Amino acid sequence: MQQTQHPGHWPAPTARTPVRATVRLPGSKSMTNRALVLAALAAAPVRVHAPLRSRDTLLMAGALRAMGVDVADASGADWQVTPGPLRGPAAVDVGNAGTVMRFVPPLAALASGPVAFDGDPRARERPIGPLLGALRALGAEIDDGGRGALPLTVRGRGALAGGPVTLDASGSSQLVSGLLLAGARFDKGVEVRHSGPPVPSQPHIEMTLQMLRAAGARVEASAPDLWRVAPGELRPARIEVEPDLSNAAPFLAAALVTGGTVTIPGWPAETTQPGDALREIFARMGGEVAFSDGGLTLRGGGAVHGIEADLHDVGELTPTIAAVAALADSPSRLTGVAHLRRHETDRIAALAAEINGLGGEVTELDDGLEIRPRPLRGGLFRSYDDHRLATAGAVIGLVRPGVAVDDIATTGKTLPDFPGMWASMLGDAS
Ligand SMILES: O=C(O)C1=C[C@@H](OP(=O)(O)O)[C@@H](O)[C@H](O)C1
Ligand SMILES: C=C(OP(=O)(O)O)C(=O)O
Repeated sequence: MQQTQHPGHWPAPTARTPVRATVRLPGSKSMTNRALVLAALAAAPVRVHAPLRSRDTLLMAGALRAMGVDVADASGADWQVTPGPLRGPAAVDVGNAGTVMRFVPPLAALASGPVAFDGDPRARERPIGPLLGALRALGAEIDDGGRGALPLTVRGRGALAGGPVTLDASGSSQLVSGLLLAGARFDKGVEVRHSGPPVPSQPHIEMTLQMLRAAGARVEASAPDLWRVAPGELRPARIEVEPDLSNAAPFLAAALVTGGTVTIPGWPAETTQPGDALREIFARMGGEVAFSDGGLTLRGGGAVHGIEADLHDVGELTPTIAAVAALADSPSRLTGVAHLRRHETDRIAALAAEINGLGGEVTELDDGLEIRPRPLRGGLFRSYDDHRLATAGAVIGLVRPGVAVDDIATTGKTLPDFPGMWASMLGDAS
């Protein structure tokens, strides 16, 4: 394993030979946190099978427990969720989890008593204002000191009128998902209309609709930017969580950039997860992708090509794609992701700064990145407390000796043991 000159930082291991591995991924963050919310609103206990246990999902479980929901460990690392009347007073730490800060306030509006929300400093800068406006229009009382941001208190009164509401969700699809997930429990259900520039991350809205339907909700999405959830009971009984395909990105990228082979078992044949787009994106960048009984396999062909891609629908894949693009044999142009500037960090600025810090030539666009591959050198790759920046640094480090990531522990937001998984993937190759 290559060591670096940055004590205290994680020396990204270099692959001496092509990576050959099977990587079993933990559950999807997005599905786990939707499952927990739907279970908390259900009419009977719910088994959540194969959930992700990471910072974001433990924060969600903690938020629900604080409001009176029992989230208990069950056999096989499942969670058994026993809903109860939602209640305050309660305090919710959202950390830097977009799903917690946008999915839980609508539940708090249904609680009897005040629920206070705060989180990491960055969480106070992430968009939530349109959700607060929508909840007020649906009958909720919220104290946010006029900031339209965290910290805030939702003064629940045990029920919410619900009905039609319009908001601008161009900042985050989670503003829509949050209203829809709780909508079946509003007295009149909810009719959400988006008005503004296009909503990003459509697959995540589709995931919300599909999981609501599976839980027994009556859902309508027959026109663009308009979604309806009828009032009614939720009875999901059991929710299966798929492997996290967005977290497959750095592992598949490892096969691509080292000319190796990585298999991800349990890759669903059909899914709403945006990570499924990696099959096409990495094929365009030079990988050979195939399903087999063992799962999905990506075989690197040696050459890595640049790509022009609008990533509006799959924004959370951008950091890994940018890392691969920086190692390609031709330039790339990644667009449609202005909203990434208000993710865990300003991902557009951070990716440009860190790749350029290693000798790259990356230009920021308003809504993306232009990446001209240059011979990269070792050096410090800062993560900005962003799990996907940290794993992007790890990908570059596989093929450029001497890269160090400053805070690899930040990967715990969505992966409980990234360094261990990375070391196992490398095996004898490091
Ligand atoms: O609903 C979800 O689970 C998510 C939606 C997306 O958010 P944005 O629409 O804010 O990008 C995505 O980036 C995030 O990682 C997870
Ligand atoms: C944007 C992300 O997370 P969050 O759920 O905090 O928005 C992400 O995981 O890439």
